Amino acid sequence: MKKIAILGSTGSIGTQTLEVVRENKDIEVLGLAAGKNIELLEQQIREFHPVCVAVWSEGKAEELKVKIADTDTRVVTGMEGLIEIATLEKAEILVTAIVGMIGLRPTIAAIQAGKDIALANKETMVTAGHLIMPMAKEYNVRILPVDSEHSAIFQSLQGNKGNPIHKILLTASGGPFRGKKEEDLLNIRVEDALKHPNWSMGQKITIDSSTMVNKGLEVIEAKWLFDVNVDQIQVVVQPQSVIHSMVEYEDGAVMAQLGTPDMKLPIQYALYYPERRYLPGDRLDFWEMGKLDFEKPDMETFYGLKLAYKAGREGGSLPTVLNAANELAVSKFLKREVKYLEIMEIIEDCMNAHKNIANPSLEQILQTEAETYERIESRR
Ligand SMILES: NC(=O)C1=CN([C@@H]2O[C@H](COP(=O)(O)OP(=O)(O)OC[C@H]3O[C@@H](n4cnc5c(N)ncnc54)[C@H](OP(=O)(O)O)[C@@H]3O)[C@@H](O)[C@H]2O)C=CC1
Ligand SMILES: CC(=O)[C@@H](O)[C@H](O)COP(=O)(O)O
Ligand SMILES: [Mn+2]
Repeated sequence: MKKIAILGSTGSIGTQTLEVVRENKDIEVLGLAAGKNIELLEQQIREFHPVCVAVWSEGKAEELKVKIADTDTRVVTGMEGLIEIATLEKAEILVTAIVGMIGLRPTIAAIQAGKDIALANKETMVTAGHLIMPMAKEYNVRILPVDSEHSAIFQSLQGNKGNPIHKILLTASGGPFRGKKEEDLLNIRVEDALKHPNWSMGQKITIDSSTMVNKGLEVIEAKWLFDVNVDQIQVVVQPQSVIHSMVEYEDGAVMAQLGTPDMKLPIQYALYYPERRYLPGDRLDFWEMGKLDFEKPDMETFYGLKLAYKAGREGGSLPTVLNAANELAVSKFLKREVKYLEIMEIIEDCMNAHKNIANPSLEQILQTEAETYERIESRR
């Protein structure tokens, strides 16, 4: 039995990870962590019998303890709780399905405890790739990408050890507003931005896809995961989301991974790498598909992507500012406290105001996050 723990078990990636576990029957779930959804967490405890679960607040933890008093599962809380789940003694793989850079400290703790990381939580790599990648090497742990594009790149690299990457072709759907210009985006409502054309995902990443900031975060994620510079990464809009990304080699050969928009494939690939297992579900039908389209991204309208290239190129603490500003701006947009286009404006303002710190430590990253939040709160 493979032993895993999951941070963010009640979310989109977390629940799909548990579907993969349910289907395969040879994975033991030792730990789960969730934020607020204790109803779903209770069901997961009853089905998967983890030794320990974490919930964020003391209040939710007390409610959960009453609900599961008849089980042997322990309940822990807060950041210490997340770290406890991330470092559970017998777990081999930590699935980081939690949203946001709150995943940073538990991911680092898991690496230091020798756990392989099935990495969905891209915010961790964006803000601290310069710490995570050397640390993974030092502790001899694998960072197995779950993000669909990075899994596709990882899959396209198999069998090519020693052959340098010439270019990464990072595909993007273009989001629900592909083809729109600034004047069309003035009055975008939350409901409009939450309609992703191809993927069903959590709210934060769905908004990020609509602004193309998701693609910007993925450019920086790819830079660290595959040790390339950001100018070797070309974003290609592939509106059908059939090609999940590609690698171009020195000789011009391009390797791609294609599939239906189903995150269970990259999740399962990360959990069983290098083995490929049967996965139930829809398959591509090339006779029915007709054609695949390709476009250049509109980085003037969706300038969050351009800002991410800048952050990725300059490095240091600037990617943390991009990420933290985006996290708070998106959460404010979801609460209808700022307008859609303000998301990109806030990111740009925060990046312009920041004095970059080269090679920031974990403390400096967290400090930069806090300062970025303060800057946004004191805006206007
Ligand atoms: N969804 C997808 O298809 C993809 C997602 N990703 C990445 O994966 C990550 C997760 O995304 P997604 O699954 O969509 O997000 P969701 O919003 O669906 O899920 C987020 C999870 O994190 C938990 N969580 C949030 N805050 C806390 C906290 N303070 N303490 C403990 N748990 C917390 C939530 O718990 P609760 O709901 O109980 O509050 C939930 O389980 C993101 O980094 C995203 O960018 C990458 C590629 C594809
Ligand atoms: C499923 C996944 O990996 C998402 O990150 C997805 O790629 C979002 O799509 P776009 O950002 O390309 O719209
Ligand atoms: Mn992705």
